[in-house]
Amino acid sequence: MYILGVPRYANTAPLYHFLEEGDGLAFRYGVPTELNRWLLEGSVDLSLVSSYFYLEHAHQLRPLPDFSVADLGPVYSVNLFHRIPWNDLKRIALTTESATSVRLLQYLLEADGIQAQYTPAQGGLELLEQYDAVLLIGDRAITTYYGLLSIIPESVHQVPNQIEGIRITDLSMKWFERTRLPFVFGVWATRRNAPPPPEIVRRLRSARSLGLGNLAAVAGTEAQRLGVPERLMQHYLWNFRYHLEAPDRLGLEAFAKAVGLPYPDDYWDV
Ligand SMILES: C=C(O[C@@H]1C=C(C(=O)O)C=C[C@H]1O)C(=O)O
Repeated sequence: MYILGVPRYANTAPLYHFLEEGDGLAFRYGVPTELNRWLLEGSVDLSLVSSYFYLEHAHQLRPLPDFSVADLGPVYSVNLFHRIPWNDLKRIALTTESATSVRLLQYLLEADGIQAQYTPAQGGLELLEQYDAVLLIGDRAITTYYGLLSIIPESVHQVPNQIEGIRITDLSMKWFERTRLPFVFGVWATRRNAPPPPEIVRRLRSARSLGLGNLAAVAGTEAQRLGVPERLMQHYLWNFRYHLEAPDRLGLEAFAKAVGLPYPDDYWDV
């Protein structure tokens, strides 16, 4: 049985909603930090992994050439929630689900000359009683953001980034302002000694094509699962870049440079 590591996040649903288990393929669900570990250990065969984790372990891992969870500008689900201004942040609580976003946050703060203390913590906005800021990703970031919004605006230009004294800093938008590049949060990789079977890659591509072609159905399911409006979910999902195209690779290369790691530019030829 070939085991695929999948985060049960709405942002990845367009890739796996139409992917069927069976016929030699099974899913194992986890948050990105679990998937990263499982892939390296060998308890999943092909998985979405945090881009930072991949860059750190590029001598052991190799990605598919055309799969990513990336975006240009806002991502809406990698959010720093804080009451005091960005420049004054000192004590920050970090989601334990992410490898990439925590490193991105550290880079962005340091680039602005801000030295903060980071503490892994589980929870939501209640952490703001003890910390200056809390970093959330994935479904939790979306539902927390939605929980603060009293109305869903007609236009994205009206989505507030401060609500009832809580500021929402979208890390991907901050990255874009600094670099004008896309940001790659995740890639799909295998271990170097275990190339991806072409038939599995074919099934992944065909599921993605169905997912993106039927985004309303995917958004409907995910909106219901998370208890958010379909309109919000649909906008959230279409905004992602799922193909690791040339601009995304430039973004990944810039991220590697920003965090002092080599960019291997080395993908499976599949
Ligand atoms: C955009 C997101 O991307 C995820 C964030 C990751 C990380 O920070 O390590 C890893 C994989 C992505 O699926 C998100 O979860 O909101």
